[in-house]
Amino acid sequence: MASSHIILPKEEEAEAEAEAETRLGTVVEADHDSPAQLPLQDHAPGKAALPFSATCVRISRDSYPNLRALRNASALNLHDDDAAFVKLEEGDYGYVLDDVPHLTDYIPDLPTYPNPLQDHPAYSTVKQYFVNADDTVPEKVVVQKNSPRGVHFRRAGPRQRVYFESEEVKACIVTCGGLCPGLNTVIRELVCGLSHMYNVNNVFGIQNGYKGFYSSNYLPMTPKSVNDIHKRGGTVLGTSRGGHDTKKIVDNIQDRGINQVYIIGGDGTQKGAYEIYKEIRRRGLQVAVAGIPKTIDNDIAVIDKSFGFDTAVEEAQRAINAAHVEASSAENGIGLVKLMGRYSGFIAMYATLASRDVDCCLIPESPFYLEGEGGLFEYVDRRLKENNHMVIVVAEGAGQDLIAQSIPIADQQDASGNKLLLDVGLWLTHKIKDYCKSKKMEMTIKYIDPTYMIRAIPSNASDNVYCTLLAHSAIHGAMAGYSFTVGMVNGRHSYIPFHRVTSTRNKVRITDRMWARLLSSTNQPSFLSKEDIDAAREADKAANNRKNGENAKKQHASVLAKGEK
Ligand SMILES: Nc1ncnc2c1ncn2[C@@H]1O[C@H](COP(=O)(O)OP(=O)(O)OP(=O)(O)O)[C@@H](O)[C@H]1O
Ligand SMILES: O=P(O)(O)OC[C@H]1O[C@](O)(CO)[C@@H](O)[C@@H]1O
Ligand SMILES: [Mg+2]
Repeated sequence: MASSHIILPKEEEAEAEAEAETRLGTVVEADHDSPAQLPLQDHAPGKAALPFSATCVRISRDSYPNLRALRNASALNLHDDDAAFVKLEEGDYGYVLDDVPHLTDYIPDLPTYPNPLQDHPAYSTVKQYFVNADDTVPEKVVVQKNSPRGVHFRRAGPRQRVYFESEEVKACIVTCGGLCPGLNTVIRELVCGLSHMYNVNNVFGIQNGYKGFYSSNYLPMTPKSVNDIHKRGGTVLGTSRGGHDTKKIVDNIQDRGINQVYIIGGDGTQKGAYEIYKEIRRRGLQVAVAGIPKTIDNDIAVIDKSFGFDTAVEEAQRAINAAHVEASSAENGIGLVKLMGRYSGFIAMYATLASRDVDCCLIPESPFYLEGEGGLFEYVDRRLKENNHMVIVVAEGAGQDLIAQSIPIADQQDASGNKLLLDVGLWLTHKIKDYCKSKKMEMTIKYIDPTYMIRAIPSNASDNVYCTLLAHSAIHGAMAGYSFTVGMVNGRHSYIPFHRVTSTRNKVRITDRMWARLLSSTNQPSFLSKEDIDAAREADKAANNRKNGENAKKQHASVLAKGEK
């Protein structure tokens, strides 16, 4: 008879508490100790035993209606191509492992080697340094008494056995897309980590993004050549948009004998990494592909936050401070700051919350309007009367529909196919000036555009540590034969399947408490009617259902692939 309670084994409770503590800090390396009472195991990938002890009260899997739904659903839209690469493992109590691909999925009987870290003087003293092969990280940590254990990802970290001999490794590193603080730190730590931890000394830099795979020389990189690069902004390898030609890229990987590919970039780059992985697999090559997500927009799904984000938010404070000084030193002074954020307003939201000098924050996720009751002009009027000055922060992707109404311009795209945005800061400056003029109101407005300044700087101390850990986690995973995007999930470094980070985008939810905190800190109007709020809630619900549905389809595909149906 199925019980309705899930009882966590003691070690899991302790682990959950430790995880909660870890999350309170900024970035703390996940300790790589396995649960003390479990002997170190060395399962072959794909044969993972379930990380659950017999002390639990057993519950029938069928007692979870959503799991039944997961198994039965088949009509949902998962790209056929993706379904073939999805690896879902179902366990007790509603546990699902959304696993990453491994070399042994398509190359059987590969030899393994002891991890060289075992003999490393620095690491050999660490108690249980290797992660348990069965360790996984939950996607959601807030659960209810009767909720299923939910989706998990493979925990990042060094394995006891690796699938490459150090002297055979030929690794390459590429950076793609826009700049972000910390790129050079990740490059440095990949080169140094490969050399210092795994004695890998054949590392090459691909120049100027994806096209560099087939159009430029590969740069040999050594710990000496990258020693100081983390102190500089940008990327020493160069970067670009466009130019992703899967066939040409994989031809070059194959011809040059590269067997580990480290790809640093945003959502577009991770999509490119996934295409490269699929082609490598089609050709049956023994090559591991490790994606390291990069974007100051913080719009990559699943992960807690992307590297460089904190640095960018910190740098944005300088622009906001300047705007505040200028505004407060004038009569009816307005300081307007534009920050990056194409589709996601995280930088604007966090910079506003951190500053406390901002009176209004406009982001792409929260539509606003200018005229009439509850509009921006009315608020500007009120704020100037109350306080004599005000500061507005606007994310670059905000208000694009409004601008398009007043300046009809044909859509333009960059080389990667991203829509080129119109300058909302400049547009808003003119609109506010015109409004004040029509009201015969004396005012001064200073428009500050620090967009490139906040991403072209070196990473701060905390991002530097985060970059280091991401690079190390990527190396451990590639050496262990996995292909993945690495990222921090609920404070733990994890290996996430490519399809999970490329299928959706992380956005500010205006129905979440964080946006409410922002509204209460600025006192700005929400620009939303009750109908808008209901619509936003419905959209959130639909997005969640879609996500569950996609999981169901993947689960079904995975079961079919294993012939377990
Ligand atoms: N769907 C895709 N398939 C294959 N490659 C892609 C895809 N989308 C983008 N790319 C490639 O990925 C690289 C980077 O993409 P993009 O310019 O969109 O930046 P990004 O990685 O999203 O970073 P960011 O947006 O943070 O600047 C480009 O070389 C582009 O050609
Ligand atoms: O001008 P670039 O280099 O194309 O980059 C601009 C874009 O890059 C990002 O920083 C990251 O996607 C966006 O916020 C911005 O729109
Ligand atoms: Mg992008």
